[in-house]
Amino acid sequence: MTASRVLVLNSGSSSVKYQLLDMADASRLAVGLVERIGEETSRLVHETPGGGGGRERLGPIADHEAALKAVAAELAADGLGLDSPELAAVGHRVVHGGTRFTRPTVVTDEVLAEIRNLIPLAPLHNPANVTGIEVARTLRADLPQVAVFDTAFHSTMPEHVARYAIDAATAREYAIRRYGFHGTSHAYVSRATAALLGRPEAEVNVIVLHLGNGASASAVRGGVCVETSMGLTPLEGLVMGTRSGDLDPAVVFHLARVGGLSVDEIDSLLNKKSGLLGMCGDNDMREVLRRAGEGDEAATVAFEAYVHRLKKYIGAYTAVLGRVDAVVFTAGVGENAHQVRAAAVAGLGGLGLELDAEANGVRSPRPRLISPPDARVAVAVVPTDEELEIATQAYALVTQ
Ligand SMILES: Nc1ncnc2c1ncn2[C@@H]1O[C@H](COP(=O)(O)OP(=O)(O)O)[C@@H](O)[C@H]1O
Ligand SMILES: CC(=O)OP(=O)(O)O
Ligand SMILES: [Mg+2]
Repeated sequence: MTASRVLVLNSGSSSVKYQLLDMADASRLAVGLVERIGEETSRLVHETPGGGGGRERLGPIADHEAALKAVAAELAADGLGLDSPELAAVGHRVVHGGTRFTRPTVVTDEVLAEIRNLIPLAPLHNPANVTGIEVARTLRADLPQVAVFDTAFHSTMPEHVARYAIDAATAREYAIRRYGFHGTSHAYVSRATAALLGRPEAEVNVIVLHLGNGASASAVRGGVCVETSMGLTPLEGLVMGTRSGDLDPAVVFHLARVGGLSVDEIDSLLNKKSGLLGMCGDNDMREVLRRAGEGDEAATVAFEAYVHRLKKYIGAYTAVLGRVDAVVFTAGVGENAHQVRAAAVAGLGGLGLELDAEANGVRSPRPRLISPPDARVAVAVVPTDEELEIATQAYALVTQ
């Protein structure tokens, strides 16, 4: 029997998403989520799409280690545990790979130490990724653990795009440059968009808008990333659920000098208490839309700020690419919020962007066009699948 299964762990700051896939036919054997880790109201949802029904467990899960052990126990209860001889690898989403990791990488002690060294550049994400690797290694020492990096797809950005216009020696000393994130999603979605258009990836220029809790835009020319909105850390760029995105760096000096805030307080303010949450008190776009629909002013301004930032990036990346074949929406907000899509594209007829309002209103889990057939630039919704992409890359590495 050849081992053809890959377990994918996507550990976020307060959640773990996981999937067990059989790469022989890309089928899903188990899919689950642990959310609100560290709170009293933690919740684990575990499903086996092939049958057997789902399970939900409520109650406090203290930290990522406990969450991952709970996930392993759920899998074991279905006979799908880490001890299975059919398992070929565990694929881990690792958010920050620095300049070193631009390919999927089998985790050794030395690789793990390097991922740990990158924690200051992704303090909300890399610690959870490290814990995921450690727990999986403890449970099954002989199994290849493969790290797949969010930053990897963006490593092709030209030097002048990746650099900040700051003192070159300082930038070099502190590894300050634009790395970009959500790369597995941008890679998967840009490729799937070319397939949706029925054209070779190498011929297609795409702007991908990954709008989840974290949100980022990328410009992809012929399958190669040439620009993305996140930078040194996942804070730059679009307005997000709890992150500010772009701002004048002098805001930080002002808060420190005039407001007396510490660096950690400002970090927390911009990463965890800004974005939609900071502007209107809700970080979930569903809630923002509901309130804006009722005329709530703070929610309306937050929505408009979110959309305005999107328009700026669509315009900027149209200029970067020169010719755009498709603008594509993905992730929780991009796939579900037709109001965000409509507002982001509204008024961009001059750039060749138009929506088919009826198509935009349709709810579907499938990739689809939401622009009229004769539009100069296609507008599309393409559901992302970071887990499948991570599994594909990890499996290719261990079977090559
Ligand atoms: N039906 C919906 N309408 C609007 N927004 C939605 C809808 N469903 C999910 N979302 C948004 O998607 C976000 C989560 O997206 P997701 O891609 O799962 O994020 P992450 O992977 O960063 O946790 C939620 O915060 C929510 O705002
Ligand atoms: C890098 C990043 O922002 O990830 P997420 O959207 O999962 O928080
Ligand atoms: Mg995500």
